[in-house]
Amino acid sequence: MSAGVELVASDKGALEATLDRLIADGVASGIARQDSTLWGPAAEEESAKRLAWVSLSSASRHLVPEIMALRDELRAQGLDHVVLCGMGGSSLAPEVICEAAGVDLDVLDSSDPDFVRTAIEKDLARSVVVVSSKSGGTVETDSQKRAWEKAFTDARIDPAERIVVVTDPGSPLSEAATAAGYRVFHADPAVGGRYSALTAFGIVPSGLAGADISALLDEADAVRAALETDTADNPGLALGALLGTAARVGVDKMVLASAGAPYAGLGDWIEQLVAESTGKDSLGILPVVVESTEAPNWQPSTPDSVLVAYGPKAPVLSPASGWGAVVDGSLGAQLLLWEYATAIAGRVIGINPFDQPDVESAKAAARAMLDGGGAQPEPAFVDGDVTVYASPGWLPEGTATVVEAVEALLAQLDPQHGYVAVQAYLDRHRDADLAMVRGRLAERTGRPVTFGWGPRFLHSTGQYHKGGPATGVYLQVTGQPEADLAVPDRPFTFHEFLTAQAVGDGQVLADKGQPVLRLHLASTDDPTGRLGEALG
Ligand SMILES: O=P(O)(O)OC[C@H]1O[C@H](O)[C@H](O)[C@@H](O)[C@@H]1O
Repeated sequence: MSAGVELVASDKGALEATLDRLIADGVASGIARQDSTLWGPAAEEESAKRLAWVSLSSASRHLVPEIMALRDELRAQGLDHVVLCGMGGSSLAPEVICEAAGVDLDVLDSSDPDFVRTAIEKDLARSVVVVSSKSGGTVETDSQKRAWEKAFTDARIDPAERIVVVTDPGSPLSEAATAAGYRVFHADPAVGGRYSALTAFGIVPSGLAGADISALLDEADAVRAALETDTADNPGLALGALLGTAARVGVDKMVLASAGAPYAGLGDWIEQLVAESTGKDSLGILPVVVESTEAPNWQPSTPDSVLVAYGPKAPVLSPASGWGAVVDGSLGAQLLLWEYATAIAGRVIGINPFDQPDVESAKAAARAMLDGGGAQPEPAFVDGDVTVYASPGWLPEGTATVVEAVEALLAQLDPQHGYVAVQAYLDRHRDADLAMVRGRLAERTGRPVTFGWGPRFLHSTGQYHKGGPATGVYLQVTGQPEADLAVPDRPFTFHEFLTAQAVGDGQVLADKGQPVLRLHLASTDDPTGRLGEALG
């Protein structure tokens, strides 16, 4: 076996009772047999078409020679700069697979015009672009594809020589790509997006970028037998039991840190898997990805947190709540282990881990905004070059500065269960420093603080924020780009789309009664410095 889990639980009796029940019910072996009844009758229809991930370590093998041959062909033509256009489950796994392999993959998972333009202008002559979308209907991915097609055509390069598509058979993207003469890889439709790491979605971009995808499948294969066994030493069963049991007693935040893992970005992949799988029906586990096991929220932690470290340098676990885990193993093993653990935690919590019922609401609100049907928000006030918007009902009258508005938002935090979500709709490379406000706000509030880049997080923690427990307060940051960019043959620009996404998501959260504050910067020059006083 090449993955291990060490656990601490303040209520050992409850954890053991959960484990005993899962073993008696044959849950691990049932998942391996793709038994769709394990999550109750309401989840059965969805589960029946979402469980093929259990055997991908063998089922995806046939793709490897074709991917390797394409990589060699592209390299022979000098095409060695691999870009991936895709959101959520279509980009988070290849991002961490390439990080672990030490190979470059340029992940374009944004509708920020500066971010998109920079990716296109970086090295057009050597770029090969993988466009990945399971549904084939995600607007970000479609917009990025259009921008690349235009850039190639303008440079007199045939897009069919440069664009590779990964999608489900029969999707609108599959049809359009086939008609355009693009190379198309089909993924297994019986695997949901966030469980698709070992399908074509994970291994096509990673393999083209130079990762050893055959070794990755071997790593997952090596842990498979252990994960399929109904015993207490099954690491997936143990981790799922711990997370599910803790959530049931109100310890429902999972603070995640790398402990010397050569794939620190695994936290972002786990974040999507756990948040989107469990955050629904006002229940769920909130993943809080932190910078290290020394960062605020880990030290000090809060009583409603399970501390989880992944990687070989196991810290001594002494969480305030007494719940924690250290997960070690190769990357391929961790991917499969976490999929089992999440599906098992879902059963313990009592939700369907394979749907995402609240993601669509933000998309619909953004569409309405772009169509001119959504109400345009009125600013609460302007402070210097920051325009401030607030959802109704919580901002005290007379608030006139950004500092006061942030203070008022944080005053809304529930001291026992609350969390802060910072959501930055900016260029995550150029503005990377802004992420440091997470730690500062965690220190200041003593509560869990998440940081997400929009629209990336909408396809990850977005489901939890709208479908999970209503305990969050939301701080959105938007800005005026250096230059806007048209989305070819669409009636909106990238900046209009990005703004509609922020406003639409904020509106859905506000409609649920959650406090939302949006700080809109007149320029994106040094957002960290300019918001420093308010957020520090
Ligand atoms: O792969 P796509 O169909 O483009 O979907 C990308 C993402 O879209 C939505 O946000 C889903 O909730 C995610 O689970 C999915 O990963």
